[in-house]
Amino acid sequence: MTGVLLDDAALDYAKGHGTGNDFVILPDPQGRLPLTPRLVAALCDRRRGIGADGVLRVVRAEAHPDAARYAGEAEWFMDYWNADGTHAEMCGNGVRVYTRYLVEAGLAAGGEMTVATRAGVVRTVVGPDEIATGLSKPRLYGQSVARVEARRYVGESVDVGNPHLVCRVADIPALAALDLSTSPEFSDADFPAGVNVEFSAPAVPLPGVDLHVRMRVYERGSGETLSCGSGACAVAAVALADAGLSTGRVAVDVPGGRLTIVLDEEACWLMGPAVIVATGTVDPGALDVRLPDVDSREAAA
Ligand SMILES: N[C@@H](CCC[C@H](N)C(=O)O)C(=O)O
Repeated sequence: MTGVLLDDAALDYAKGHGTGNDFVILPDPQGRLPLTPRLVAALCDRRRGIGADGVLRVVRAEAHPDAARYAGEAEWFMDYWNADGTHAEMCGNGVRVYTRYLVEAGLAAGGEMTVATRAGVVRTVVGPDEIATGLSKPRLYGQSVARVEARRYVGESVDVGNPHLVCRVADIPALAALDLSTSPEFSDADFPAGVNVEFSAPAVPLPGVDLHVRMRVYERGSGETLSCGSGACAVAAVALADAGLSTGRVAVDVPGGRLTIVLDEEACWLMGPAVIVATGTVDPGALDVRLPDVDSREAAA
C-alpha cells in the first residue's frame, strides 16, 4: 500500500479543543484540499499523526457542495469529520472551536455569527471566555437499549442533528466504573447510521442551574472522548424531561470540564470554553500509516 496521501505540499493546520474534545483544524477557504477518510484518520492518529477526536475543515459555504445552499445565510461551513474518517451531521464543541479559530485567524469579527453545518445553519456567540452555540432543540423520539459488559441500559433516543442514545446510570461511582474502552452495543435497526452513546448520572445540586449531571460518552467514529457538546445537549434534554421540564439550565460535567446547557423554547444553547492551542504545518507524505479500518471501508465502497 502506498503511503502517499497528497502531493508534497505541507498543510497548514491549527489544533484546538473545547473541554478536551480536540480537533485538527484545516484552513481551506476555497475547498481545494482533497480531504479523504484516509488523510483524516492519519491526522487524527494519536501516535503517528497530530492526534484528535476529529477534523474541522474551514471552507466557505459557497465553495463546498454540501453547504452551497447555505451560502446566503452563513459565510463559513464547518466540514466536520470524525477521527475514523467518517462525516457527522453535527459537532457542538466543533462549532465552538471552529468559531474561536475564525476569530483568531481574522476570518470573522466575533460577536454573533452563523456557521453552516451538515445539520443546517447554527448561531454562535463569542464571549470573553466562553463561546455559546445554538443547536436545534433535542428531539426525544423513543427508547432503545445499549449494552456494556453484558449489562443492559435502557436509554432515550435523541436527535440533535446527529443521533444520540442517552442512558441513565444510578450514581457517579457507577458512571466511573463503566468500561467504555470499546463501543457499547446498540441496535443497528434503531440506529442504522450508528449512534453516540451517553451515560448520565445525577450530581450534587449547584447554584444558578436547575439541574446538575455528570456524563461520559462513547462517540460514533471517535471512541470515548473527554466531551461531546451535542451529547451534553441530549443529556440535558433527557434530565429536564425526567424532571418534568421542557426548558431550563443544566450544568453537564464531562471528563474534560463543564458545559452549561440552556434549553429555551427555540434552541438548545451549548456554552463552554473553546481554545486554539497550536498552529503549524504537517507533511502529508510523512503520514505513512496503515489504517486497516479505513482501508476496508474504502475497499467496500
Ligand atoms: N463531539 C461532537 C460530536 C461529533 C460527532 C459525533 N461523533 C457523531 O458521529 O455524530 C460534539 O461536540 O457534538
